[in-house]
Amino acid sequence: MAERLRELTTTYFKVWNSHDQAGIEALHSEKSTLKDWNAEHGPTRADVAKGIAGIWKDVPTIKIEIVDLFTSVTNTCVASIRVIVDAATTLKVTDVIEYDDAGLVVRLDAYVAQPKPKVLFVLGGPGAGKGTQCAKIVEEFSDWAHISAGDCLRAERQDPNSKDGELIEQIIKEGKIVPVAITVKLLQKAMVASKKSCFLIDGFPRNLDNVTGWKENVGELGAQVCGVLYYEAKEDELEKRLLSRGETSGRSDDNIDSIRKRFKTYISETMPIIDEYKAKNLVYTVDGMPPADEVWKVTQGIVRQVEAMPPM
Ligand SMILES: Nc1ncnc2c1ncn2[C@@H]1O[C@H](COP(=O)(O)OP(=O)(O)OP(=O)(O)O)[C@@H](O)[C@H]1O
Ligand SMILES: Nc1ccn([C@H]2C[C@H](O)[C@@H](COP(=O)(O)O)O2)c(=O)n1
Repeated sequence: MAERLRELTTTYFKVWNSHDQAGIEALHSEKSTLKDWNAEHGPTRADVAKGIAGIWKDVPTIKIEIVDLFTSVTNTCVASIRVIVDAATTLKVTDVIEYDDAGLVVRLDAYVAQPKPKVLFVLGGPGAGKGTQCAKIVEEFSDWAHISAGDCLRAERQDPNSKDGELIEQIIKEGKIVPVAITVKLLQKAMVASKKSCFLIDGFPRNLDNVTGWKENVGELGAQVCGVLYYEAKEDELEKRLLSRGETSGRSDDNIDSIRKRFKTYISETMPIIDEYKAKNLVYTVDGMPPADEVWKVTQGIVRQVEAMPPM
């Protein structure tokens, strides 16, 4: 049975690649359906063949390569295939093909694998310029969204209906880190709302709890973490920047007491996380001390590098 299903499926894609409408019709049962991510065809084999011929007409270069075939004791074959649309576009697709006893296709459902969103975590001491550089990135690179964990938490704190508002306020003033169960939900909501394919997750993961929460809620299936964009700068410079920002920011943690507490938390909880990523060779270190426009020159190059990484 398994061998027969493999042969039938191999023949099916051979005919498919010859763009032969009558040939493909002959391989379907009189009552037959085809469903892909764009359209549904059926209930007859003539409808299905017409639908497939429409694809060939729209994309004359289209071809299919079999990656793997999976069979069981049933009449169904699962085909992992590559749909080569043109020189620039290849789709990873899974076809579930059900045959009748005569070996004709009665149902074919095709599922396309969406590439995972790319993520760059953005870390650095408080005031290192993470927000400033992220704003420049999204201005220059249209696929990217800037999602700041701190901004998400501040927005949640402002929401009078939030049950977490008071806790967030207390923790932020103390320069501590909010439990990840709160933060990761806000990040995921913002990612979905942005409709972008690449994300700068700014100010995250800031401690071990953040790392664990990301793995449990987003994980390797939910995103391709391409690395950590890390802005390095000296504490006395950062203190100056934050005090200056505090004159206009209205942030309840841009005062000398909160700033010092934030530094402590940064050294004790965030630095070890950065070191872990460094050990995995996943950190892009940027000198954050020069003027913002100079820092930007380095930042741009890194984003280009990440954009060029093959999607997974
Ligand atoms: N390279 C730079 N040189 C001097 N000042 C800078 C530089 N980059 C940013 N700043 C200024 O420093 C302050 C902090 O910058 P920014 O808000 O981007 O830091 P951040 O890392 O996002 O801070 P936080 O973690 O506290 O949110 C801002 O007032 C910003 O204008
Ligand atoms: N992962 C995070 C990010 C931020 N916070 C809290 C604590 C920070 O001091 C504050 C401000 O963040 P920033 O805007 O400076 O990145 O928000 C957190 O608890 N967890």
